[in-house]
Amino acid sequence: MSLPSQVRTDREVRVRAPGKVNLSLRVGAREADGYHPLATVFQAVSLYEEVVARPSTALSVTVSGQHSHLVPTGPENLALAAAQLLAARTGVDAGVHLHLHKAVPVAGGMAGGSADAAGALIACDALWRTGLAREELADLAARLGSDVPFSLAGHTAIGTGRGHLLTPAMSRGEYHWAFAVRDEGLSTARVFGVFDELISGATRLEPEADRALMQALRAGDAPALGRALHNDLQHAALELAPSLAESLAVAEDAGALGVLVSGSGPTVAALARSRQHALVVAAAWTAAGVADQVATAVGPVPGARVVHGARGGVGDVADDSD
Ligand SMILES: C[C@](O)(CO)[C@H](O)COP(=O)(O)OP(=O)(O)OC[C@H]1O[C@@H](n2ccc(N)nc2=O)[C@H](O)[C@@H]1O
Ligand SMILES: Nc1ncnc2c1ncn2[C@@H]1O[C@H](COP(=O)(O)OP(=O)(O)OP(=O)(O)O)[C@@H](O)[C@H]1O
Repeated sequence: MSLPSQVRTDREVRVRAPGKVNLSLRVGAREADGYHPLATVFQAVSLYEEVVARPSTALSVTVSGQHSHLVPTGPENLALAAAQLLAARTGVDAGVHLHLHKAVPVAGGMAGGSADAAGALIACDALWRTGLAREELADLAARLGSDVPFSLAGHTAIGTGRGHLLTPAMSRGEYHWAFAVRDEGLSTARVFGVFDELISGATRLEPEADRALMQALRAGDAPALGRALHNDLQHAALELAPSLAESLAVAEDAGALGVLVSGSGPTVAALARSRQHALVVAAAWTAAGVADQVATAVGPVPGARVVHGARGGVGDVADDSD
């Protein structure tokens, strides 16, 4: 494969991309395209996927970290799909080897695959010096998956459409989370399918429903945020994985300000009073034997960005303090 002379591929680029929790996830009835209209509030949290891009003559991916054996390494891998889409969009005739180090649970409802895709877009854009604007990258991101634009954007945002149309939202302060992770993931498509059966077509989105939640975020009021957390997919996730009810109950008993299934599940997210309290909730899950793994994190944090290898490139160079 020959490289155009303007494409320099002599570097390694390292990108970090966050997982997410849907503070609120409201779901309308399935539309003709097979997708559900959403009104959601995303918060990016400090569980990070690392994406390392190195020059190569072909497109390939390797994976390490939590549950990495469950991640496909063929063309269906979302990070590879992202590299391929960027190359096609920009006419770059170059390869890349991507290495993904996973910390976001696989098929856990926290957008790990989407974070890999967003990370790969940023990494390849920097490696290949394709110099796409953020808006162009966001357009590519939306083609890869509904959650990918938010993985690029990070922080706090309202998502509409399939979840891919984003409006940044104001949020004050730092929120502390504990996560109960299951070894066995849930298929997002399946959870939406069970949602359809449960509502049998009778639902509509209520745009005003998250007023208290937005107010809590603006005020930096964690207890009020805890009371306002909401997930329309929770019943469907519980149908498929009834034992999640125990994880929810254990976190409530441990004094969580709010607790819900994250996105399409099965990860359970508990909002804690402090970093210390998040560790207490996580320890309660471990002691009760209702999680295969536990994690703690803070949010909001920035979206996918370069941490090494492309100063002056497209992605911001991350400040390691966040
Ligand atoms: C549950 C959420 O994580 C909430 O943020 C997202 O809606 C899912 O986002 P995602 O995993 O990026 O989803 P996609 O890869 O776009 O779609 C996977 C499958 O989920 C279902 N899906 C997804 C998004 C949406 N608004 N409606 C849907 O019905 C569709 O069956 C689709 O085939
Ligand atoms: N790079 C990737 N990392 C993880 N999963 C991937 C990747 N590429 C493709 N997949 C496939 O996507 C499926 C969903 O993975 P992912 O970890 O993104 O789930 P999720 O967090 O539930 O997604 P979301 O929250 O966006 O609905 C996996 O079961 C896997 O088969």
